[in-house]
Amino acid sequence: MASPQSEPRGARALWPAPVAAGPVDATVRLPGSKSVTNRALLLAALADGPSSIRRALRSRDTDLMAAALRALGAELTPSDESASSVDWTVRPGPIRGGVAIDVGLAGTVMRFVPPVAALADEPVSFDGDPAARRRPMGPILGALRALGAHVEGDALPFTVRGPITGGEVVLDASSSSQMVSGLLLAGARFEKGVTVRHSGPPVPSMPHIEMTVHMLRQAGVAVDDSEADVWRVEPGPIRARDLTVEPDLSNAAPFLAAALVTGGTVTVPDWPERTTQAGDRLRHLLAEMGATVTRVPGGLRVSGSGRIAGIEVDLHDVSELTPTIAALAALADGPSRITGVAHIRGHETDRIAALATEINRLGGDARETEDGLEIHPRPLRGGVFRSYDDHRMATAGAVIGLAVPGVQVENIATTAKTLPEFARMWAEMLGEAGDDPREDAPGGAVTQE
Ligand SMILES: O=C(O)C1=C[C@@H](OP(=O)(O)O)[C@@H](O)[C@H](O)C1
Ligand SMILES: C=C(OP(=O)(O)O)C(=O)O
Repeated sequence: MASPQSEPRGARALWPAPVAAGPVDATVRLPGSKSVTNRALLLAALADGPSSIRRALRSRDTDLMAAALRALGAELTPSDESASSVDWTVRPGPIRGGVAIDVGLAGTVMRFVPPVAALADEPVSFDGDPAARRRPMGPILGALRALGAHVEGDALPFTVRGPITGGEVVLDASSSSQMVSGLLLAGARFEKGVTVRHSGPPVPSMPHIEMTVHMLRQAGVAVDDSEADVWRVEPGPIRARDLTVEPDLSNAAPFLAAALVTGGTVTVPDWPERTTQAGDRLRHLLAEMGATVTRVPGGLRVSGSGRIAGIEVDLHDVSELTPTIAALAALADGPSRITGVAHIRGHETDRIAALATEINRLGGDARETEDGLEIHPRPLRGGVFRSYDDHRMATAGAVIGLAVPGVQVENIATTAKTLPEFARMWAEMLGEAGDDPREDAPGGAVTQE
């Protein structure tokens, strides 16, 4: 993976977004969830024995997590591996410091790994991409300090040194649910466990905290979440596991959106019956925007009618879906209003500003509000769609490009953050690169129907 200081060659390259020649009709098999993979790797590195993590996502964010855990003393061995999927065996080791960790632009690495580093006696230094230095870190670093760790810095770059004792802490997690998840994930290994109390405006992305609690319980950790905005993790062992990672439902978003934009059909196999993934909300969101959404044996099928309805929606809980929903809104036949996502100004980029700027650059009418966007559909024209090194901005540009000739997405390679095979899979969905013979391959695969 590229180091943050050296930008990959061709990073500013423009990718001509393919226009759909007709309705898409494809089955899109997505690699594993970023959020599940990075939690599973971290819990395995802290567990009481070796774990197997199957069908884990292989991407920049998960490679960074794997590298961080190795640096801290765990042994991670890949077995079966394809471009975007891997089976890991993880053997925990004593957590050691004296190392430097690159978080890239990964929220899950910058917020989940420092509490693990606080178990080490030697200092661990953290840094990342230039854009990562702008992402909020203060609340979790303050919490680590209050729980006994030595922390220098309030944002990237910073240094953490243990040993941490744990106990009770109050923090404001309104800038990111990851502030809470990070403390809970390592909390069972703190001498006193951890009680996290949130105080401030509502915590966003709650399904992601539910995912954390669910995965901790699956690993035998006692978690009490019975009181709103308070989470208690008892100290104790984290059980080693054999776990298969669900497909990434947030990465399904642009592919399913293509069904709406083209009036076609996209099926995603292995859509879980029950899940804590935020992307599961797509079933309702896309239906509200005019799609027919059906569960088919083992999967989810979304069909578009050729028209997209505008939407009024609060995306506070599922904010990572905002770029795709905004792209659809720009192509809809009525106005849309997205609310509840003020905190995505602190995601990979200020997503509210970026979406408004890029939609308007193509001739659209998108207005920033304090906590979201108002989008009035207008005929769009081709032009450059800047991605700001943000994978979901890049895929939003691809969605618009399906219907608008001449859209050029800057740095499509940034999709490697969570889906390195995006451009190939997109072309295959559109029938541009032929059928993929590896339908059963563990990574991303697309079959034309
Ligand atoms: O815990 C996680 O895996 C995530 C939590 C959310 O972060 P925020 O709470 O900062 O939105 C989400 O947007 C991000 O993509 C992944
Ligand atoms: C917000 C996101 O990522 P991160 O895990 O870096 O916060 C995202 O993937 O949309």
